Amino acid sequence: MPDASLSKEERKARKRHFKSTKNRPAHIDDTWSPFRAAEKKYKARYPPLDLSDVLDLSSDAEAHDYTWHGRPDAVHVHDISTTDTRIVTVPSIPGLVVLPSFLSPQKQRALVRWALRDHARPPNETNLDTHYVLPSDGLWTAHLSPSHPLIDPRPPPPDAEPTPAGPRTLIANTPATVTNVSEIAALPKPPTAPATTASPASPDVLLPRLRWANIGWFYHWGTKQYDFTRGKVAVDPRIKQVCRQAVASVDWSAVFGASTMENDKGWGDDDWRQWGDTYEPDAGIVNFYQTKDTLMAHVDRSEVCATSPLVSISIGNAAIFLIGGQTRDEPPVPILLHSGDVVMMAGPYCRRAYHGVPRILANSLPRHLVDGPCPQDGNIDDDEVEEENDWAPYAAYLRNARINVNVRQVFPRGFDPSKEDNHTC
Ligand SMILES: O=C(O)CCC(=O)C(=O)O
Ligand SMILES: [Fe+2]
Repeated sequence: MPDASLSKEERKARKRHFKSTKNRPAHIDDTWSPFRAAEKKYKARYPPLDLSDVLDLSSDAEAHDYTWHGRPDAVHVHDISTTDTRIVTVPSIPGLVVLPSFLSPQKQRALVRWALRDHARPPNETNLDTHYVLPSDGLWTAHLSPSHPLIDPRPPPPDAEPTPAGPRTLIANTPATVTNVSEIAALPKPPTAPATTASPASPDVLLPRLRWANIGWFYHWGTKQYDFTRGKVAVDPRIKQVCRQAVASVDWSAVFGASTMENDKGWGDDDWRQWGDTYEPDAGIVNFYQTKDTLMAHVDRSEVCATSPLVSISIGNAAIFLIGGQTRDEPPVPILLHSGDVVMMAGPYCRRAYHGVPRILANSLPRHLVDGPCPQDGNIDDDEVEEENDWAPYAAYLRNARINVNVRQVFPRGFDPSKEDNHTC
């Protein structure tokens, strides 16, 4: 019986839902961990999403004109804003800091240009490099080129491992520490074999398949460890600056000073008092999501410095971000992340907290990222001046996409992986 209150899309999703759950054993959901249950809930296209228990920190003034809204009081938060910056912590997850709308519309546009045009190209690695010989000036430039050059598949190198192709696979790895870093560095890190089925493809076909681009130290997906033997590409000063600004804007004693959770003890040298001056991002990833994509629960534990802030910048369509505890058995907090929001995960508890992105919300691109001139905020630096009339292809890409710039500090400041007498982080 068709339900007139549902849209055509929702009716289709309901049909798919009933078909896929028809043979599911009764009470299977009782066996899911609380994190898995939350992932399932937010990922499901049916029933229609209920965001009433999702923390939404967007203020009325910047209320988005899309239909997705959570609630500012869905989760207990603590406001530690300064006169310049809105800053919120979530006391149930010590070390989690959210800076809603930290980036101006101009800065968001600048980061999109940086991610697609300047960064997703050699010498930085992308998920597509395993399978295709991408042009040296990058996929984005090829996409804009009127000649639409075909991109050839990569022939397999002789020592490649037959690892399945696809997006990020999540495997268990050993947490990196100052004592095991040389052992981890010595692990063999063979290249992944290209897919044998790839055929020449146009940039327009490959662009929606761009899933990540590496920042800084190279990451080896097969072992989920950094490959220090490949050296490091310098982190772009624009990215460093945004991350440092975010870290320096927070009074970290307000984050950690009042913390009572047992497992956030063990600060050792209280390094957090200096983060404003010492934060030195040296690795990371740009995640490119299409609205159908998700990122499963995981912990980023390959960094030797397991306490310094991981800075995570959201641009484009909004997403539901889940962050829980040290196991999947802790129920996660759901947070609606809008374009321009910055999340920081800092300290021993939060840096080891499971987190993931079960849903990108369709049709949630803010007005300032749609085609047309960027609304000005009256406070523009020279390097943010709008590049004339170049926005249309970026807007077209973003219609179904979200970009996340995820930056970390692998080594504590002053740590040299080749020396033995390093201080610890
Ligand atoms: O997309 C996000 O918001 C989170 C990405 C993330 O957790 C990661 O890259 O490790
Ligand atoms: Fe992560």
